[in-house]
Amino acid sequence: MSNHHSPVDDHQVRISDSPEIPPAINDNWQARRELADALRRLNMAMLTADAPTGQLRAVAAVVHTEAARIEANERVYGRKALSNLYTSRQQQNPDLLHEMSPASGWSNAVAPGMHIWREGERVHARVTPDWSHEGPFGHLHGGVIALLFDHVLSIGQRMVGSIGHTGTLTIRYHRPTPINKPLRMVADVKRIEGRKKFMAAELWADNACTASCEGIFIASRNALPPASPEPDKADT
Ligand SMILES: CCCCCCCCCCCCCCCC(=O)SCCNC(=O)CCNC(=O)[C@H](O)C(C)(C)COP(=O)(O)OP(=O)(O)OC[C@H]1O[C@@H](n2cnc3c(N)ncnc32)[C@H](O)[C@@H]1OP(=O)(O)O
Repeated sequence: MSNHHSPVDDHQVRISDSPEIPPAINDNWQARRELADALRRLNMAMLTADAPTGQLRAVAAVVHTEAARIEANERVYGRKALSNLYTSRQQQNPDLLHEMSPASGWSNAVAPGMHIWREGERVHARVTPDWSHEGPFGHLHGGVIALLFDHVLSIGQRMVGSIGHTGTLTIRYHRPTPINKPLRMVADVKRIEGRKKFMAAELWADNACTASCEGIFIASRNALPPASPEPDKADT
């Protein structure tokens, strides 16, 4: 059995207690969210517009030029490196997971813009996937559903201590999930056995549960015991 994982460094992962997305911590991160929104809009336009070939090539050239402008800055790869950079500059760290995650990142254009918050012993999430997430005609891709479940369950672990790796996800797709309308998710911890957390979640559209998921998450051998105090209060 391997023990190749570095000590769990999830102390900065917080679960919001508000259903509202918090404002960006500063103007730079606000601008990142705005750029991510613009990129999502561009992607949606490209996927849904019967645009002429020349127009598409012209826009691609402009986007490449603008990307090169941003690439010319100092590059920092990954949340950990970015966090270290802010720390070395004695700057405030944004909530990097929720800004950059591929599932919930407000500043990550590939993320469907999910928000997760805690109410009591459950975590809730809200997300509105769109045409860029289409699987079956007019419905949500099953792999995107798996991403949403993995993320909401991963964050939900924080209610009872550290975040562990996803070991197993078991998803039942009850009926097709619509796109372009707000979806709701709810997740909770069913039980803990040693390093394993058994979690469950549901995905709802209107009044129908379209998919449900059970997940087993394995804490690192170096993780804090599950009975550790309220994480967001103890660690932040
Ligand atoms: C994430 C980490 C922290 C980082 C904090 C950073 C910030 C937080 C960001 C969060 C952001 C979101 C993150 C999304 C969550 C991912 O997406 S994680 C990425 C997807 N998952 C992976 O890549 C995991 C790949 N697999 C592995 O690394 C290893 O197999 C595992 C799962 C860590 C287990 O390895 P291990 O610790 O050596 O486990 P091992 O000692 O063999 O077994 C321990 C127990 O677990 C059971 N078990 C082992 N594997 C499995 C399995 N796959 N299924 C069920 N049970 C299993 C064993 O049977 C055993 O049970 P008991 O005998 O104790 O009853």
